[in-house]
Amino acid sequence: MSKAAEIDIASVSKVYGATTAVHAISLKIPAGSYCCLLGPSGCGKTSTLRMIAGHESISSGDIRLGNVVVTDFPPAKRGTAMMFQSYALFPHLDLVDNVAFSLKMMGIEKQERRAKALEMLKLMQMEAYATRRPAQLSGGQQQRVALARALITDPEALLLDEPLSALDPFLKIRMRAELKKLQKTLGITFVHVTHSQEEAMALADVIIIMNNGRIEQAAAPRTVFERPATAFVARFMGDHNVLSGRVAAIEDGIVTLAVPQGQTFAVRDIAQEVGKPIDIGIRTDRVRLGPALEKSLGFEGVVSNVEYRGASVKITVFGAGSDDFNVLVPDAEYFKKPVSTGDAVSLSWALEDVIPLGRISV
Ligand SMILES: Nc1ncnc2c1ncn2[C@@H]1O[C@H](COP(=O)(O)OP(=O)(O)OP(=O)(O)O)[C@@H](O)[C@H]1O
Repeated sequence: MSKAAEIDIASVSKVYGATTAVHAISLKIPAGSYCCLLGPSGCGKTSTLRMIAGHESISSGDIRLGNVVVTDFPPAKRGTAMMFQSYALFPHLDLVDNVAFSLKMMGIEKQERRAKALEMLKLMQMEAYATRRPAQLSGGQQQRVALARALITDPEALLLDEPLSALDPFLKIRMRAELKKLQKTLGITFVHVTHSQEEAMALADVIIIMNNGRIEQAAAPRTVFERPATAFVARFMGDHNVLSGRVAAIEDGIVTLAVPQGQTFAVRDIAQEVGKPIDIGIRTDRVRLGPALEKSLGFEGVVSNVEYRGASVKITVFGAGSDDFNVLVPDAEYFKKPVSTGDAVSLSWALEDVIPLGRISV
């Protein structure tokens, strides 16, 4: 099993009656990559996954798997397999028959399909439980069986709809590592829907961030975190502050952003026009407590909350038009000079840590 297919989504929309759930998205998922579709509830990620699987019709556009346009193919003919959030195992069948089910549907004879099912259970380290029924398994074991069942058809792409959401936090992290290992072993394309940015960061080669049926950014986790494309991405990924305003001046390659409260901030390297609205992002771990060398690289505010996190302390500051500007201070540094709610503080950052954020065109 080492075949993997590129998934090419070309201008695909999904319309349910009066609701457009997916707006003409285009995306190429490289063959053999681990791709996470990430976004808040209702952003269209499940609809997108179900259109790839063939469980939902495509309202317009095309989906190609490898060299084959699969837009009008039924699920079983696409070369994809889907693992559902609830695992959807048959309670009255033992694990072998559960895993062998789709081969039975294909008319493969009993001995052959049971042998293949046992092989898949072995791959998932579940062969010792082969004669059990799903109810006699833990959540993590049920998930392994569901994976074995999805993989038995030898798919070119495995589609996973919130596969970890039913597991407790410890098991979630363990199964996350197992999923990643499995994808590397099989070498096939995985497309995994999640609303957890942490899960997407931990697993994906490429993260697709969706909002309101559109793609805000498609990139490697590190790029998404270090260079969020839009204010939505910066906010959704967390650990970023976003300041919004208008371009007040442009001089020597430095743009000055003025927020409505009158404070101005400097940002480098963006093509802009005076008067245009812009957003900038600053990572919470790049902000320092202390006065800025230049006025446009910091502000003065009042501490509104202090949250202990163990290795770091998160300080929330009110000021400069932001009521939730966060600063992440390493614990040792914080406890040398603690601050409390109501204290006046100065914040600062470096010009190179100011990220210009674009807006997606609609
Ligand atoms: N069968 C349907 N009929 C009508 N509207 C639907 C249907 N399925 C989804 N929608 C709507 O389409 C939009 C996108 O839904 P979708 O399930 O794709 O989002 P999602 O990002 O996967 O959300 P969640 O994380 O909550 O599952 C939502 O506004 C939803 O209400």
